Amino acid sequence: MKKVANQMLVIFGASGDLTARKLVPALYNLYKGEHLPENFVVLGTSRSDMTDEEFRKKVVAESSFLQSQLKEQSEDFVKKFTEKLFYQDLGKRYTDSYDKLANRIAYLNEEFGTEENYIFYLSTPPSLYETIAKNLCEEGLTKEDRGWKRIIVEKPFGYDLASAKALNEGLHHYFEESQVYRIDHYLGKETVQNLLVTRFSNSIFEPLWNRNYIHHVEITNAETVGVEKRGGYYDKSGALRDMFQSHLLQIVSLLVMEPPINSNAEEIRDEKVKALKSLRIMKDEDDILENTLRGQYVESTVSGKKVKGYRQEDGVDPDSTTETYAAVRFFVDNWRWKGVPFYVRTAKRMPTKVTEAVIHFKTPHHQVFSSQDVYRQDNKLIIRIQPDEGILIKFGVKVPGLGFHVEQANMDFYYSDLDSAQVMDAYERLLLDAMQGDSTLYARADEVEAAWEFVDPILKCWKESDKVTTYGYAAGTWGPKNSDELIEEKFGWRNPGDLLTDESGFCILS
Ligand SMILES: NC(=O)C1=CN([C@@H]2O[C@H](COP(=O)(O)OP(=O)(O)OC[C@H]3O[C@@H](n4cnc5c(N)ncnc54)[C@H](OP(=O)(O)O)[C@@H]3O)[C@@H](O)[C@H]2O)C=CC1
Ligand SMILES: O=C1O[C@H](COP(=O)(O)O)[C@@H](O)[C@H](O)[C@H]1O
Repeated sequence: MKKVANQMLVIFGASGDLTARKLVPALYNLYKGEHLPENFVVLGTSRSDMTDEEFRKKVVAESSFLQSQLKEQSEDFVKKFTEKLFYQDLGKRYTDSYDKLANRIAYLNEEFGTEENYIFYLSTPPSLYETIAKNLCEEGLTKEDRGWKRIIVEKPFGYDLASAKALNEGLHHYFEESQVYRIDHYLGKETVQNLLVTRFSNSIFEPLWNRNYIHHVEITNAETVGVEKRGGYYDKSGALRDMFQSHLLQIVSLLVMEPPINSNAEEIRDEKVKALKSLRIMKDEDDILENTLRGQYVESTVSGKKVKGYRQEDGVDPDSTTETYAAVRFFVDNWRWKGVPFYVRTAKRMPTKVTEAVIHFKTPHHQVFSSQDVYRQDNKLIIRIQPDEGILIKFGVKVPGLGFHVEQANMDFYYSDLDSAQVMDAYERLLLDAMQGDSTLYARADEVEAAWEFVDPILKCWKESDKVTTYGYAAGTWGPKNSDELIEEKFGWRNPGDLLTDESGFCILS
């Protein structure tokens, strides 16, 4: 493992949800795993007025994980960690002078020996990102003459292509691209990274990874939760911006990309950009109507409990047409993928939480065993991103007995079966990478723009066309009734929960 230099992490928006629920617990785990450098300080900042001690108490109180650690580890251990946390208020606005903040950074740097190595983590509303970068620059906090300076930017990175470009341009006034780390927490997931390893370290998969052998690719991201406390944000965003443009297109790029020449950040990201640029952009309304579907959950009863409809959620416009379900069919215009349809869907309030990518292989050219239900028998490689992280291969086997009846069996790998399986939380991994200056798992400017370029026409059409419908679906179901119309009829979407009862390998033979 690379050595982690002494440094300070300055979090903007430190009084918010993400800091308490994700960032501080991730830092705690890094501390527990002895990954933090000897001299390390976290300085939280936001408009709220708090002392260091109040900030420490707040983040512990708001993190159920840290609460559990108080019992599991000991109060002393948790206290030792929280002693690394400090807080400085920014005054009334993020646009005010940063004198006080700069002085505090200088003081902590001197006191704790962080060698002027600073990471600025922007966890505020995105409208403030550029202002914060500007203020940091004006205070001389972006100069790398003594110690390095990095900036981590939270999602959403832009609202559309134009705003993403403007934000990139804005940040580049104050930071070099090599200093900017655009976070996408899906890239921090072990199984998302494993997509690269599965493809490029196995000679059994890569030769088949193309239009000659793959019939179609399906990606599902389903959540059981609704919009929770983020109705205000979500209603302006919707599923396509919230999940598809970022996390799901990242997964697509890893599935589609050509082999990089090595595992360096720039080599991998160059290939991902090429992959994203090869997605066929939908040009007109007809194309978009035919290849996309949007839905919104409505009130229902799930496991005996009444669940609100989206329009009844706090912060949501009661007449909102914002989608909580988005499905897109598209093609990739390059040598490898020509003609292979990709089906990607994401939704809230589904029957189960699952993210998986399914590679459906073609039916053998010649059917020797005539009785098989050929479509259900096609080989599938199922990459379970979460939960039950692992890989499942479905292949045909002879049913014992007379004749040649074929059924599907499973070859199943679970990460949890590995002795060394200690799956790091995504934020933990990504924070550690940024601390080490490794940007492989962060999105580059051109990567984010290429993703927006694909999504932009869909968003525009969804907003402007009076032919676009938002279909309702009962909370706790697999989406609008017509969602199977998007995917080739004989296949339908693979709804993982259902498969447990009707397609679980040998079980259904009895
Ligand atoms: N929470 C999550 O699970 C996820 C969050 N994100 C992103 O992380 C960032 C932070 O999210 P989250 O912590 O949930 O947000 P919160 O609303 O909980 O916190 C926002 C923070 O920004 C500060 N802030 C400054 N100016 C404003 C303003 N004008 N309006 C509102 N808040 C302001 C707030 O503190 P103060 O008022 O004291 O200045 C607060 O510390 C956002 O960009 C979000 O999209 C991304 C993925 C998941
Ligand atoms: O970025 C986001 O991701 C979460 C889902 O993350 P996961 O790691 O639990 O799959 C989603 O709920 C949220 O709306 C979105 O902003």
